[in-house]
Amino acid sequence: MTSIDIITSAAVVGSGYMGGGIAQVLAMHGCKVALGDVDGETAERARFRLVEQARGFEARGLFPEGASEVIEGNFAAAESIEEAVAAADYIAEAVPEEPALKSGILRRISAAAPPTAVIASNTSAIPIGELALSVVGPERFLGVHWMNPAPFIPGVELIPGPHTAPDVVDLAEELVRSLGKTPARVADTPGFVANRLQFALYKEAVRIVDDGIATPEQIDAVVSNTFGFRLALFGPFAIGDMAGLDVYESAYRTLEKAYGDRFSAPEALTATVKGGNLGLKRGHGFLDIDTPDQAALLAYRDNAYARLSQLRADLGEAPGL
Ligand SMILES: NC(=O)C1=CN([C@@H]2O[C@H](COP(=O)(O)OP(=O)(O)OC[C@H]3O[C@@H](n4cnc5c(N)ncnc54)[C@H](O)[C@@H]3O)[C@@H](O)[C@H]2O)C=CC1
Ligand SMILES: O=C(O)[C@@H](O)C(=O)[C@H](O)[C@@H](O)CO
Repeated sequence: MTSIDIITSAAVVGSGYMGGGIAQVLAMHGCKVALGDVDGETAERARFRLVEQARGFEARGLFPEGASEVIEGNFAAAESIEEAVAAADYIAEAVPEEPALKSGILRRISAAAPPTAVIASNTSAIPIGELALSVVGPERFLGVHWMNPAPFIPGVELIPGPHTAPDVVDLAEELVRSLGKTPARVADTPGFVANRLQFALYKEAVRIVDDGIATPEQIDAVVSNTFGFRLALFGPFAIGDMAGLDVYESAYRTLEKAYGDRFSAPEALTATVKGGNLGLKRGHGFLDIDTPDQAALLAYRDNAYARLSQLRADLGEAPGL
């Protein structure tokens, strides 16, 4: 099903870094997109910038041929937020991550939008239930958390709030999939899943710098060439099940001795290992990987890692890093 079978007109409020990318993806897939921002002049500047950027992406083969023309034809800069959302079926809110600002903008959006319009916040971490307090018709409001940069990162978190209607989540999921993205439904907790994990890692990385153990450059090199490399293809539980959970538990014992409770082994891990379940090694792990599939999974893994290494070699070093 194409995007325009699901929604025909959209609005993006906050046409900056994320909102701009979301708008490009919606427009590229055939949706009419009204760009809203602080005022009409800012929205028009955003429209111009985003069309020019799309032309560059197309010229570099990052957008399909003809995409920038489709985007230009589907974009309109609105004079106000109210004008942007007035005829929208789907509204993406992407103003700065300031709770009070978001609440005020969501109040304006939901007061001016058609009563059946779906309203989606791109918040990075604010609970949807908190933002929903400002939304007229919270049953049509949810979090749809795109990742930076929106046109090129496949994963999008879908976060229903306490009042979000199930069919609204279904529609958002169908829309995100029709846009070529990979939706994941997650619970409405601060930071959801992506940022709770991402920011836990980041805080530990800063701590390693503060402790004088490694520089930011060294940490980036280690992460991007070791477990970060693997995470491009597999999640942490698949990686752990392939590695052997007994190894994980042993490592946690060493880390706990050095760093205390914050590195104690998770109880669920200890229980799994105690039960003789080590992942692919023996029994099962956190994932139910079918035994017949294990050899095929490992063959896929090794091929994928080898191909990813080749891709990285072809891409060369990131300039400036
Ligand atoms: N930058 C990132 O890496 C990511 C950001 N996010 C989230 O997306 C949202 C937007 O972030 P960015 O795009 O980075 O911000 P940004 O600063 O690039 O864009 C914000 C846009 O909102 C507009 N704006 C500000 N006040 C406004 C108002 N009163 N009325 C209408 N428009 C207003 C600004 O003019 C700007 O165009 C935030 O909630 C952020 O946490 C989510 C994923 C990644
Ligand atoms: O990394 C991303 O794109 C998202 O998880 C985010 O929400 C950003 O990290 C944002 O929180 C800060 O850039």
